[in-house]
Amino acid sequence: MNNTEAQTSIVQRSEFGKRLKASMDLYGPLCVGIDPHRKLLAKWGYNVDAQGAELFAMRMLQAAQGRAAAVKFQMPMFERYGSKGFAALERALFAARQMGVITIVDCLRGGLPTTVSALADAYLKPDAPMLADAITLLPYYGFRSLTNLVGDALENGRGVFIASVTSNTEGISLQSAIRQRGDFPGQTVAYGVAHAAQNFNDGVEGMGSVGLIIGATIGQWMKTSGVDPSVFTGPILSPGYGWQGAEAKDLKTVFKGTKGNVLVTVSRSISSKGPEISDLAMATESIALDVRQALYEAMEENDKEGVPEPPTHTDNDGHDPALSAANLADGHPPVSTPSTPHQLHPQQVTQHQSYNRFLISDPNRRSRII
Ligand SMILES: O=C(O)c1cc(=O)[nH]c(=O)n1[C@@H]1O[C@H](COP(=O)(O)O)[C@@H](O)[C@H]1O
Repeated sequence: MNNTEAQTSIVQRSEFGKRLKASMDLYGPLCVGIDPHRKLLAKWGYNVDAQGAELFAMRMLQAAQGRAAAVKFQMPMFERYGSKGFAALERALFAARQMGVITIVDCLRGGLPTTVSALADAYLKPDAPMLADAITLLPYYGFRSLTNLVGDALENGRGVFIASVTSNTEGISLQSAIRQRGDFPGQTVAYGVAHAAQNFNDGVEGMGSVGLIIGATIGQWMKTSGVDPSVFTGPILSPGYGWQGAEAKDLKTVFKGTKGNVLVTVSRSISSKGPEISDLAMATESIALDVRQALYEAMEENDKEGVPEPPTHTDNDGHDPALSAANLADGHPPVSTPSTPHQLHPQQVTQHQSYNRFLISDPNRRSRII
């Protein structure tokens, strides 16, 4: 662990994860994506401009409040309107804070450490103009380029989601590439990202605050990616359900054995039902139920089988990226893997049980989240 990580206390590192987990326990594992597509603005009868995007965002927020654990704003779809777009996003974030809704700004940014650190002033520090609970980041300048920014997020009780295995199939060609040098030689790019993110979550009781992005669409590539979501203890933001083609069965496959830390983000499958708030609310509730059930079954699946399957994939070089995840070149044990594979870490058991209890104790779940 480097200086920045060491300086950030466990309490600070826990804060965003705790808040998000509490919200997921209450409302289920759905994040409503607020993506003001131009086509949708026109369909909803709004002008295709910053004001239209803001009105769209406010409606989506109302539909999400009390029905989903969080919302995610698609920043480029505000940024396209310049300063007016930024102002619209600022107001929408302010409204979300007033409504007590957890916010993620999907800015998907990366860069050199000094440059990217400026994002903390924009989104993460208490007086940030676009204060959000978390932002999304790209690690392709190297994970260490993000370290100071992640430290800033944690010091301020905020979180980040770092792209690991994205929902577009093209992404896997880069993300499954084998690292030639640096921290995890011989491992996939996606694996290195997941491991580095997990370092920030180690030692945190419950769900950590440094999350990953893992697409729900990538079932067939999961082993190639070298990432095992079931041993990751931060939040996992998963796009791809619905509009991009992923279904409940994909959530069950990709997130088999996870312990209540997967947050499925859905945008167009909800917003396409607008503009009436009652229709948006109904779509949100119905999708919330479906993803909750699928993720519950994904957890159950692991209960039946005890452990994630041992990896079997071998790539063209005879290298087994998934297997090598358990034999790290840097000499560390695999991230948060229980010491005996058949036992869950006590904290994982607690997370699992609380999630389980909520689902089981509430047979009439639909009424619970209305
Ligand atoms: O960063 C993201 O949120 C993201 C990562 C990824 O791998 N795939 C992906 O679709 N997303 C975003 O997730 C949202 C998915 O929207 P829908 O496909 O409409 O549900 C969009 O805002 C995407 O930009």
